[in-house]
Amino acid sequence: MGVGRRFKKQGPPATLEELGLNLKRKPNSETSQEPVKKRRRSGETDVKKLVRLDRALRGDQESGDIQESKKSDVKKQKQEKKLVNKDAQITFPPKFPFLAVGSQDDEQAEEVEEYNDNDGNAAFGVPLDEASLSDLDDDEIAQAELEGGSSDDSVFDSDPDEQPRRMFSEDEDESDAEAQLTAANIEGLSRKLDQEQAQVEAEAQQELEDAALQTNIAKDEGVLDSVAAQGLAPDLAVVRTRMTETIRVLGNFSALADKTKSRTDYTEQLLSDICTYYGYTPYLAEKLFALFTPAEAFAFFEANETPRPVVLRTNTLRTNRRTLAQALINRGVVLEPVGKWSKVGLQVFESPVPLGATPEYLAGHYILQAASSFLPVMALAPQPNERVLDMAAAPGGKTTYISALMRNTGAVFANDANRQRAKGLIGNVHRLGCKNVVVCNYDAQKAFPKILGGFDRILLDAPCSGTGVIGKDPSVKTSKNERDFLALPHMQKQLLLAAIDSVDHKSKTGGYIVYSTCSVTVEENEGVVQYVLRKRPNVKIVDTGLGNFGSEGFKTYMNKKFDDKMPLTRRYFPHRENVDGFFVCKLKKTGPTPKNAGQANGSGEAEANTSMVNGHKDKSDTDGETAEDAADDGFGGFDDEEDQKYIAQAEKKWLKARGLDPKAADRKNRTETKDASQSKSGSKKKAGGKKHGK
Ligand SMILES: C[S@@+](CC[C@H](N)C(=O)[O-])C[C@H]1O[C@@H](n2cnc3c(N)ncnc32)[C@H](O)[C@@H]1O
Repeated sequence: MGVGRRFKKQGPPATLEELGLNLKRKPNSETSQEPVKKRRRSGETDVKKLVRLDRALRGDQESGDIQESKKSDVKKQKQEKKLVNKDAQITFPPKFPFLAVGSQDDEQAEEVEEYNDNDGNAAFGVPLDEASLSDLDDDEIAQAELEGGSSDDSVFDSDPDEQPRRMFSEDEDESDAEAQLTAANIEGLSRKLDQEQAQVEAEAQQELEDAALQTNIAKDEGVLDSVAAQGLAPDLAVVRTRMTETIRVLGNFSALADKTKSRTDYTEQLLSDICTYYGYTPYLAEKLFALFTPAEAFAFFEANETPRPVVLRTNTLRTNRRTLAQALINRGVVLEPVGKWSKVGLQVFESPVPLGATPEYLAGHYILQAASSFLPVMALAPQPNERVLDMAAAPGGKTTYISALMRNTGAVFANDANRQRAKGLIGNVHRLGCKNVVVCNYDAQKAFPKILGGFDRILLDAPCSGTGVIGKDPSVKTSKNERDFLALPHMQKQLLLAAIDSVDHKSKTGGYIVYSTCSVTVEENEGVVQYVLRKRPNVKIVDTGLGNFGSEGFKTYMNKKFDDKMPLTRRYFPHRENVDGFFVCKLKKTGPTPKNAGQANGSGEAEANTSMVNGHKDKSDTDGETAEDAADDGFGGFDDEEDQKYIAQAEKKWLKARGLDPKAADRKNRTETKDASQSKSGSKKKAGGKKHGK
């Protein structure tokens, strides 16, 4: 029976104090000489008294005459009982009948059931002990005796002779056995003890091995042995030292490696230690590790342990950076410009006031925003009087920046599929004084360009795995699995195709799409861009205009070569730029989407509707990813099944060179071949490539 129902029905149960009992344990020095068995037997007797007392308190009393005669007997024994009570611990039988005994009607019986937990213990949360009873008022004890007599055995077995050993702990049993040690049984007892000892040790070892399995440190037998010997959990200092040592060896393998170990052995040990030390799942640790050299991977994981600096963006619709900085300095805030790359960012080192509640904040003079979130908007470079779409906009950090750069002119359509988040977006739009923003609440995959199209620029700050913001949200370490890294890129591709199809390639001032994520994985970044380049030959990668800040996008990955212009995309990392991990790609739409571009997801209808709703949209701009596309969404260029063998070989070589398990490629290829054949069997259309994500 749940607590909720109980409380609703009759309120919380009365405490024992409310029933007149003091639950505090009293010093028991005077009874310390009592024999153990006797004390326990007394304890049982006194539980019954407590039960009787409860009855008494409930008014279930015998006649006055009988009470009087029993009272006098009880009073004679009272002093002796008090001594016993103080030291004994009560053992409750199943379904402690504290209330049941005294309850005569059904409802009270039900109450008792509710107050007992599933194990039959009284669910008051306060352990009753013998000392409670010692605090009973004399009359209450007498009353309890009167009420219960000795006839309550059916409810609470108090016969100490029938079940004496149940009252003793195993330790006590042992002491008894030892006390009876004789020459005749010494050998048998000693053998028994040896067996028990061996069992305890075996269990301890098993526990250690289970723990080691969970933390993946079983590989280093030396450490495991020493941990086992000491009976300790893995020592993180040891794990850290071993990580740095492994990285040192991997950095100069031929000179430093133990000749009996391969690079794969070292890499596996390092990955295992990363999981143990930083708390990543093996799957994600390996995925992120593969982006860097071992030494840089270590720096990346290390940087993810701390959040990035607090940064605020000046809202130039309301103030300028110098004025804002001065106002905040006057409040004791220690800050400085975020870097030469931004004219509006201020990095905060210290603040005696909550930055989300200053008068300047409330007046919309700034917004707290991660520095890397400025970058996609800077790349988008919206111009005054343009028509701009922020496709996944909530809570509006980027929308409000776009609006400010446009000086509150033109129109910014700020869309988000999540209604609640869209409300937060509205709040920011109002606070920051953005008057050129229209907030919408659509699933962008379905709505654009079907409902609206013909934009001068579109920002797609896509929903992503968040592997760039682990410092802010460490739950990513364990919450993202293989499924996410299939589903998210699929959605990102759909959204980016929709974005491309919603831009007006004839725009006089624009025709740009910026794609960004706060993830660092290739599947969600270069992989997505490569896919849309193949599906939409009418777009090309252009320079983001972000200068040298950040790093180039990957030219190749896992033996796949990306578009020649992929290095024009920008990557940002916590350990390199001390900003959240981010990816920014700028695309220019050069013409209408060709008629033979893939069409799905009701795109024919979308095309028809769009031409009615606005005159901007390219007639042919429709698409969606088919099931075949999904199987075909690799990084491009592998059309023939006969290439599989060569691809697998190349992949193995690549993995081996990085010290990763080449067998992983076998497993993956088997799965992909199966997926691809399933998808091909469901479609007549020839695949343009093969999925080849990591
Ligand atoms: C990375 S967040 C956007 C952050 C935002 N650009 C900013 O700077 O404040 C991604 C957003 O995409 C939204 N989203 C997810 N799926 C969507 C979809 N199919 N259509 C539109 N928005 C979507 C989520 O609700 C989430 O708010």
